Amino acid sequence: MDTVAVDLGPRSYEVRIGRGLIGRAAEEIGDLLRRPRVAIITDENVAAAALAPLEAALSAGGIASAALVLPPGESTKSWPHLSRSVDWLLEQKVERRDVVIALGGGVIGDLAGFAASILRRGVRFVQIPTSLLAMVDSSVGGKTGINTAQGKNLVGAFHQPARVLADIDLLDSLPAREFRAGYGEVVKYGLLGDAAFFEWLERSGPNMAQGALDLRQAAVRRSVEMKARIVERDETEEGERALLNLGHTFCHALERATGYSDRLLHGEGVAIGCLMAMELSRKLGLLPQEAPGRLAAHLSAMGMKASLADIPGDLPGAERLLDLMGQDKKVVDGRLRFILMRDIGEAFVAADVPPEAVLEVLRAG
Ligand SMILES: NC(=O)c1ccc[n+]([C@@H]2O[C@H](COP(=O)([O-])OP(=O)(O)OC[C@H]3O[C@@H](n4cnc5c(N)ncnc54)[C@H](O)[C@@H]3O)[C@@H](O)[C@H]2O)c1
Ligand SMILES: O=C(O)C(=O)C[C@@H](O)[C@H](O)[C@H](O)COP(=O)(O)O
Ligand SMILES: [Zn+2]
Repeated sequence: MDTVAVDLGPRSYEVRIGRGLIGRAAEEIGDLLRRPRVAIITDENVAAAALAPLEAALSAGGIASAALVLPPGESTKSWPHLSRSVDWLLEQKVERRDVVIALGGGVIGDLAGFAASILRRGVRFVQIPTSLLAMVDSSVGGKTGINTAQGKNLVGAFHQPARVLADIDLLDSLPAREFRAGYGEVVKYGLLGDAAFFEWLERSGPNMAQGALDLRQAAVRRSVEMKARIVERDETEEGERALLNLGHTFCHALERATGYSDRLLHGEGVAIGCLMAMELSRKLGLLPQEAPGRLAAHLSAMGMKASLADIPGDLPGAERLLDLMGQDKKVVDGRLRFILMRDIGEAFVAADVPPEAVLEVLRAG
């Protein structure tokens, strides 16, 4: 097992990454519990794959559990399901010293984490990420929240988990499309801050997608290490943490434009958004000419979406997409900020990007 410590003073926690963690759940979280009961929030797909083994492991360790099983998909990250989750936690008489478990992908982690953050003004929660995306990104760092009609993640809170258990075996049941989407966030780390990791991904990505467990665990560990170090330096995104948003200004506008539907998964949008951010950087004369082609070639080798043309159905025009970006949380004084790149592994925050250059990138697709 690998352990990555996230050092945030009183909010510090461990991310434990390995095989068989679900079967040892009682031992892995027992020390956090003040009484032997937990409330689990999950979705239907994850419940089918992982809820029974988790409940059995907890029960074998003398820990009682109750579970709320929500519909799968991005539209669950919404006011109605937040309200339902909080009401259910109250019905279960979850107390301030209890622990809520988020068992699922990023949708469940963001929703259950937000519910925990507002329940009785804040109860602790444990992330048990079950998708690649959740293992490498959403379970770590404490961003929780929901989408609204106006845009992505617009209501939420910073609420750090008390522990994260990333059981690599859970990826066996993850659909291939979801694995590739999660890989979009993995590639992001190489692009934003570690060229050697990107090169390793170019060599290892296809075998990882085929199921190589050691490669999967190594990718999760490196991603979590990178995210943990950034979050430790800038927990609430005053500065450097915005680098983790590489590709997301494009991605979030596209997710909103596709109605948070399965036309475009978040991680797919991140991969497309990273390529667009690279095109934008190249267009502005900041990034070597050949760099975007290198990412495009890797995404193609991984069988991933790489352009707007790969998104099924109609999309709004470039002007409308630019307009949707206006709700991005990186906006300052009404002006967009983008994460741009000087090279693979070297991203930075740019405040003065000409909208015309963004429109050109969007028009080129
Ligand atoms: N908080 C953060 O820092 C952060 C970071 C990145 C992404 N996110 C958010 O995460 C969400 C995307 O997360 P996601 O890609 O995990 O999506 P998701 O939670 O919808 O999970 C993907 C799909 O896979 C299924 N699934 C998950 N694990 C499974 C398993 N082990 N076996 C079988 N099926 C399984 C789910 O039911 C779902 O249908 C987005 O809302 C995004 O905004 C948040
Ligand atoms: O942890 C972060 O910080 C991130 O930006 C990680 C992103 O991958 C993630 O999608 C996050 O939810 C985006 O946050 P937002 O503040 O742009 O909504
Ligand atoms: Zn993301």
